[in-house]
Amino acid sequence: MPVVAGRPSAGGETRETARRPRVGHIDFLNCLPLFWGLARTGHLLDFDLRKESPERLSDALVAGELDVGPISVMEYLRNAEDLVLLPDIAVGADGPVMSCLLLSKVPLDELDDVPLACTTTSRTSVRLAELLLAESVGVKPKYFSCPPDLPTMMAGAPAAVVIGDAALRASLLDAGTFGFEVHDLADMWREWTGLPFVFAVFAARREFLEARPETVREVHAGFLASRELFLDEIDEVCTKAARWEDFDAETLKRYYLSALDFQLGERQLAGLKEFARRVGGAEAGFPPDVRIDLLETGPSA
Ligand SMILES: C=C(O[C@@H]1C=C(C(=O)O)C=C[C@H]1O)C(=O)O
Repeated sequence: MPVVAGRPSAGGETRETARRPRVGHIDFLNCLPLFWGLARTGHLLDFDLRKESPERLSDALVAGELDVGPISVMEYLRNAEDLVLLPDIAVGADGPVMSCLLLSKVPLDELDDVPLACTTTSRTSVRLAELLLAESVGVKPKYFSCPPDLPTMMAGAPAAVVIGDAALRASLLDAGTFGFEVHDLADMWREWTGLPFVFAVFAARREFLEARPETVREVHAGFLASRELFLDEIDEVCTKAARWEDFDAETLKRYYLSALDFQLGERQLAGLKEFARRVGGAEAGFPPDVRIDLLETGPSA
């Protein structure tokens, strides 16, 4: 895999280049571990942090309105030429993820040619659902986009793809009321391929890395340190977060420790490449063997 080494900028920093890096933060519970520790380590002061839903952050990174941040994997793959992946950090799962779900009132093999509501917040889970339904189940529903409001989604279709906190609420609180089956997309992928699935990666814009290599390393180190602090203090974080959420502390802890996988190592990269291989092509906007550049973090990282 090609590795991009950030080069120190020649001539030192100008006033223009010394601005804070513009960093994205997904406005879902899934990213809490990566941001919990930023205030404590001081990194929060160094970032111009923008908190939004994943599809808006993906668009902002692609448009150059952000310098570094999480990006939905489909958008990363489409724009891989302009982006460099941060290693060791991602939002994925090696088994059930709990929050990227296909909800269906009928068995999956009855979904051929029927409407299926796809949340507007997702670019990757909706593509994964389409892939699994076409190639593993053998059906082609009529997909349409819909804001992530469960009653609206399920009023217009017998099935829906939902992600994030809305998906947690759907499966943990609403499944009985609406009477749907819950299919976990990461679990289906794992059953089908034997690999973990990566939903979002963290990337830096290539031009920003070239101009500010040390800043990108600091942002990367900040996320890793934040995740460490989160793990050290997980009981406290889950208890505090549960005061404001629909889920109890135990459920949140299970979500963070047993469902979500925040690593991007060899296995996760193999899952990412396998997804690219299966969905890549002219329609996807990237080749199946799309080139993936990973930031080189050096021997001390
Ligand atoms: C695990 C999740 O991963 C996400 C899924 C995404 C997608 O499907 O496009 C994008 C970003 C992540 O928030 C989740 O949202 O629950």
